[in-house]
Amino acid sequence: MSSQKSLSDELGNATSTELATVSQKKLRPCHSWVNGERPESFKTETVLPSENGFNDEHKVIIEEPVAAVGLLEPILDENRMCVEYRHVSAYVPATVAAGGFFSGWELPVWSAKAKAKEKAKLRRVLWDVSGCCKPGEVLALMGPSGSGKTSLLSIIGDRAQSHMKREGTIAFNGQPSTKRLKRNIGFVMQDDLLHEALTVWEVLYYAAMLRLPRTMTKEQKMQRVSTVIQALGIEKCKDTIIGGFFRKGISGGERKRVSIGHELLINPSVLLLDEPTSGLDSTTAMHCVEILRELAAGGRSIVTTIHQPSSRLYQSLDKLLLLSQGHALYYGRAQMADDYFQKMGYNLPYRVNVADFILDLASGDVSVDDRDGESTRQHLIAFSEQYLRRRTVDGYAGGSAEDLAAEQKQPFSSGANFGKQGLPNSDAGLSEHPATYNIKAGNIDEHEAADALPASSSASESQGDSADADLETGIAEWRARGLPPAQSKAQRWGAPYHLQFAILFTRAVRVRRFQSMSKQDILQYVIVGLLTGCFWWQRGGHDTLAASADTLGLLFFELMFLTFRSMFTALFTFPDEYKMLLKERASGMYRLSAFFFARMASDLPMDFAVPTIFITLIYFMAHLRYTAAAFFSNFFTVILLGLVAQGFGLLLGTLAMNPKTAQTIASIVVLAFTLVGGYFVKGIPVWIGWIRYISFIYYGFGMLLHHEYNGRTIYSCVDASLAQSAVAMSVQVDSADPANDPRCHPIPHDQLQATLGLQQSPNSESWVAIDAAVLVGWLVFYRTLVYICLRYKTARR
Ligand SMILES: Nc1ncnc2c1ncn2[C@@H]1O[C@H](COP(=O)(O)OP(=O)(O)OP(=O)(O)O)[C@@H](O)[C@H]1O
Repeated sequence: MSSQKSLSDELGNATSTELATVSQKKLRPCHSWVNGERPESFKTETVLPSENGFNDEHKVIIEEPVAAVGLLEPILDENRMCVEYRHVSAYVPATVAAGGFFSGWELPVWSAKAKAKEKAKLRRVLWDVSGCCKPGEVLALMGPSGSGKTSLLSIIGDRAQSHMKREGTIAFNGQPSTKRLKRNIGFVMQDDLLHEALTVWEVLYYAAMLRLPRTMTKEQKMQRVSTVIQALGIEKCKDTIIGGFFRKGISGGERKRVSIGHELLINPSVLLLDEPTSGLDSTTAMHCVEILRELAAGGRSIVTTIHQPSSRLYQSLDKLLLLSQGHALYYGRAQMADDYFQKMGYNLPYRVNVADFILDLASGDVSVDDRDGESTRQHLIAFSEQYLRRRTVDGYAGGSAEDLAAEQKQPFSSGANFGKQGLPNSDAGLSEHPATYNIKAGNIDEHEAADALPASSSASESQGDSADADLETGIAEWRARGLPPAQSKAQRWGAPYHLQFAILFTRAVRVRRFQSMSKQDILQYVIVGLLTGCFWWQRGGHDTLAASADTLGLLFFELMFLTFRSMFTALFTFPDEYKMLLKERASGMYRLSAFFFARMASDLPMDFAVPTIFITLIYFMAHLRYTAAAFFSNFFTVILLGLVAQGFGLLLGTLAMNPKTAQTIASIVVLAFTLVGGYFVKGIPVWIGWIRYISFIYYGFGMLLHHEYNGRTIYSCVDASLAQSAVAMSVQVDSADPANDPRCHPIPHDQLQATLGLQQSPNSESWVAIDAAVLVGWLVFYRTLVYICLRYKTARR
């Protein structure tokens, strides 16, 4: 405390810009946890440069208490991991925007010509970037917007989108990433993907139940949740919902901390964070970085992107990779960056924050003498790439300007390992790196991984880089360790299958606590049901042909309303949840099938309960056939059809993964299905009439007709005075008691279909059995296809 006070006293007279030029050196060793001792506090030595008017020797020590995050146990020595990214290049489509009509579906390219065409369309966004992050280090990726920070981070975490082509090597203790390893890597995304309707506690609780190993008891898992909540200082909002655009919940900073907590639950050895400080005020951002430093001190390797750090935040960074349009402009200790650029002739201007200065350099905004900003940037890239290629472990390590220049000019002996130079304006096609291992899109299977980069990767890399061996410190030791011991296959997933299902089911129900069974939904069904009941008031009870014509309309409307509603609601299900699904699948939280069945099951109460209100209302108000068998048959038919339509909606939504596209397709298809469903068009031309057989509405309508009219006697009632001048149907009159009305005569059962103009016979038992079987078939078929699509779409990440 006293030291903090002295700092403010000392700096009390300095301007904010002067404060910004303060440089700090950390006294705290990175590996303080390695010795098994948790430090009580961090000490930071601050040196004020002479330009500020202070004495050169003037030093201030800031002592900060260790954050509560120290409650998380340090990473066991055997589980620590050194993350290496070597010669990483990335390419994205240059012209076509990501996504499309059916996003995520790509046809394989076989012909050489097509491949060449594909390459030509790519834009290079990362240029042969190398570096590493050892346990205990926080590596910050900095650079102007669009410089490739997120791309590099997502490649390291194996989360890059499938259409991003990648090259290079990502190694953890010298080994490639595997699915198992990925489960132990924490990845905090730029947009905090959290369930908006869940509270902070619920988000972390469900994640803990799914992600933590089954060897832990439920109490231990809940204890971990409490620890993380406490460690991140979010106790006061633990019962507040996350919230979103329409429903305000926790603040942005708290949201970010929940996202970090979500990953901290598994106590990861490697933590990757995309802009954890963006949108936070400088004090909260500083606190966030302090937490990261503390986590690193527990033996974790932490890589984080930082957008525009304040001067104070910059001073607290350990290691820095500065990117400029995908090129490494600087790599090394953050506090030595200004020294590096100074040696190259770019002095930090007086009263300018180092972070701002180097970002200006990376943006091409610093002109020196006759060199404009862009030429400066190109010059720096050319120099840095040549220099940094031999310093891929610790980066810039100081030295005189002459040493730097001499080293940069040295011919690079292990060229085989580097392929193209990666200098500015090199061609944007896919370069070949003979000795590098190509990162595959998607996961590397554990067995494949063993073949892909066993001894060969790390060994050949080290061999290739032998010229640099003396420049690399401590890396061989990490490579020699290999991956942490494997868990048994049964323990691959945190929770066993049935628990995954149960947890996901409960979560899915809670996630929709503000949507499903909402008052508006119920109100909508009740109002439409009441209106319908009024319009068709008691019409179904009349056994006349005239009333039956109306009843047919009611049955069709009943079916259409619920079908449309189920289908259009389902269109949004997976597109809305897709990102979350990808994120959670990438972390290996659960099996896809457990998610799928839980999601389907969680819909069932909604699928049954609300339509029940509607069906019951219209059934009795309109006086449809008053027998228990007819009522329940009608009820289950409509529910079954709703489920089929829902499956169809899910399928379209999953195929397109874009509700707008899915809606457009759904409207066209359902319109066609409706028209041929058996009510509107009777005499469809044969050449297009087959469509009715793929219309689930046709089968559903057939079943409803059967339940309503099977075995029932319908009377044709004709007023004799009108019959001579008009066609039969138009002169049908209603009768309250057609059986005893002389104007009415019964229609033979075998003529009912023709008389009512139906496409299926309501009295045929075989028809209804076929209809039911076909609907069940569609139900299974659509859902199976949905599952396959989901599997395909989530496996490609
Ligand atoms: N999946 C993708 N499809 C198309 N272009 C992409 C894709 N991912 C990245 N890019 C492009 O790659 C470049 C680097 O993007 P990236 O998101 O990595 O930058 P960044 O440094 O993280 O930017 P910011 O700080 O604004 O988040 C950008 O020009 C971006 O348009």
